Amino acid sequence: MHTLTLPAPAKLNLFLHVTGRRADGYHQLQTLFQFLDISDTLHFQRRDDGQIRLTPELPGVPVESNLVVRAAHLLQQASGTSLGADIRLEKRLPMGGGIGGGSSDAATTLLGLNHLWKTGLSLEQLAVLGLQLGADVPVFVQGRAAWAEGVGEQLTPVEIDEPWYLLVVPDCHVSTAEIFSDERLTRDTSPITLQAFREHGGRNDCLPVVTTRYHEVRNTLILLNNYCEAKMTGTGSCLFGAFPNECEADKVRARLPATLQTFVAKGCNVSPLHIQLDKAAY
Ligand SMILES: C[C@@](CO)(OP(=O)(O)O)[C@H](O)COP(=O)(O)OP(=O)(O)OC[C@H]1O[C@@H](n2ccc(N)nc2=O)[C@H](O)[C@@H]1O
Ligand SMILES: Nc1ncnc2c1ncn2[C@@H]1O[C@H](COP(=O)(O)OP(=O)(O)O)[C@@H](O)[C@H]1O
Repeated sequence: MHTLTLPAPAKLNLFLHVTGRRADGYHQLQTLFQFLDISDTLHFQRRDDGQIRLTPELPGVPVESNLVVRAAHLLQQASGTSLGADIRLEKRLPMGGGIGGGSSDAATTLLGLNHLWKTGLSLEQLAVLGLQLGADVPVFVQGRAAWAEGVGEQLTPVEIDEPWYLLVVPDCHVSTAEIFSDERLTRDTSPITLQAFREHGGRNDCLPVVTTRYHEVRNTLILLNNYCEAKMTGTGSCLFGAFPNECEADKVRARLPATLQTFVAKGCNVSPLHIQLDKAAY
């Protein structure tokens, strides 16, 4: 087996509280991650000469900084393998939208190449490697909807409802670093429990800063709130609402301006990546 095709699914942060700031400037968070059944797709082909080649180049992201290439090099170093890969990335998820496409591409690369190269690292070892690439990579490696603390790496798997979501992509790119460095960000939300979230819900502490800085997000939030309780994922820009079935989500989607990029997707407690990998194992 020398080739493998795998999805890199999106995620939502169903809420996001900023509970503190570490000495190194990173923020302590509480969040609930759930996967979506919309994905990028990665095609891997084994190479025997150790080279990592990625196509196509993403706009604004040089190949060597692409998280796919960085993940592949990290696994080569950690495992000592002499193998390489040709990788083709079919990008479908909007970048910088808070749905974790880059982190998910990195996780899919770690798991995909671990399988193709037979490097035998455990999910735990791959999650530790992934954390070097981004705070969101471990949840994509573990592949279970999770309650997360720390910077997002302390994960507790959860079983939650799996509604349909309407995802709306405002026409702007939000920088995570910019939002976390804004002095107006609330950084002292008291920690809550999963039970408290189930009973009372939670909010996104980044939302006020993002809507102040980006009128596109503010306007899209006002629009979507006409039809559902609109929320923001991560540090934005994507907004979403939950619906009991696909049809209800489609109805609202049909009412939104055709100029807005939208997705209707199912919430998943098990990552589509892990479902696909389990099939590949047989
Ligand atoms: C906040 C979340 C929630 O899922 O948002 P999104 O990026 O998905 O919107 C993530 O944890 C983001 O993770 P990720 O996108 O991997 O962030 P990183 O690349 O690690 O960090 C980008 C920058 O944001 C700041 N940062 C990030 C995470 C964090 N907990 N505290 C921070 O202060 C740091 O300045 C860091 O240099
Ligand atoms: N494979 C990749 N896919 C998307 N973005 C990438 C990738 N590799 C590096 N990046 C960089 O990471 C940034 C954040 O990407 P992404 O994960 O899509 O957004 P977010 O962290 O907001 O969910 C991008 O703007 C881009 O500069």
